Amino acid sequence: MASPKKRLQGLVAATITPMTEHGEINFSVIGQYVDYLVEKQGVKNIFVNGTTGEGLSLSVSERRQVAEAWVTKGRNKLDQVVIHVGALSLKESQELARHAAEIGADGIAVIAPFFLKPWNKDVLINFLREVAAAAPALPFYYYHVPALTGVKIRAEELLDGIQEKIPTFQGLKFSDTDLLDFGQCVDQHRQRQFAFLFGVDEQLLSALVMGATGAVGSTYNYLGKKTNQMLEAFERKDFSSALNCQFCIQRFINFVIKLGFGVSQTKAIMTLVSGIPMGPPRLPLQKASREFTDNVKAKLKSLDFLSCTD
Ligand SMILES: CC(=O)N[C@H](C=O)[C@@H](O)[C@H](O)[C@H](O)CO
Ligand SMILES: CC(=O)C(=O)O
Repeated sequence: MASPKKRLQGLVAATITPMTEHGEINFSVIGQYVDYLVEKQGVKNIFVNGTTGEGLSLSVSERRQVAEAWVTKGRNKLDQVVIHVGALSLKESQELARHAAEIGADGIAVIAPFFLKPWNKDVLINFLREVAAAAPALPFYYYHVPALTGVKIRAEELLDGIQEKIPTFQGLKFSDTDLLDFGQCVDQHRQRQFAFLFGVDEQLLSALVMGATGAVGSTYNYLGKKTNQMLEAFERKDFSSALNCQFCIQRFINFVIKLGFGVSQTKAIMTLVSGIPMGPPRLPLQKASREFTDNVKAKLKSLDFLSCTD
């Protein structure tokens, strides 16, 4: 059984993997990065080696080293460190799951294999179960991201009876805009202590209404503080302030989406906002353009984003 650790809640930053200009992992800034999240953004949970961390573009050895660096640097500072261990090879995924347990991570997450795909719920569960079983003491999260994996099995369907198959199942990271599916996941499992983590940052407020218990996202690296204000307003039922916060966040995200937004751009924005060099992404991604960075710089200034207080 998974340890009855306190439920993962609140904001979870999907960490970027910092790289040098030569494309190697820049471990030297991870300590600073932890401090920045905790002190400047009020974010105390992280999700490592996911989409934003270019987890699937790293070698297994790199993934192990990155996981270890975050766990080590986060010790006594972060609440929870969840490691994404999904891979196309079940063996690799199991190796990473075992490794996450060895280094003392707080949980593991897995996406659906996306090249040779599971064609129905039972097959996907079989794969997830084998990974989860490699780390029987760690909470297990399913990372639902159909737009990227191409695996469209609805989360609601997947969750039906999942705890009988995967006893360590502890929650869902839901990166999709289908709020019917998300709402039904919450509705059908309310009595269980699952974490329902929403992954579309620009729509988080709607998911909170639908019962989200937390959120995992790329923008919490630099909009954590603002998003925490929204969570607090929601908590005290001040919905008009919460909406103001969400709109403020949407204005920024909408702006960058129109310029072309992805992991490369996240790296550039985080470098700008935090002052910590995130470096370029790894191929097949390409570095964000100078024009993008200049535009974002101007926008941040005009939104007065970092000091936006409503
Ligand atoms: C596909 C993807 O990377 N989604 C991220 C996490 O789930 C989000 O944090 C988005 O980056 C964010 O919602 C902006 O669209
Ligand atoms: C956003 C997110 O959760 C990820 O980067 O995996």
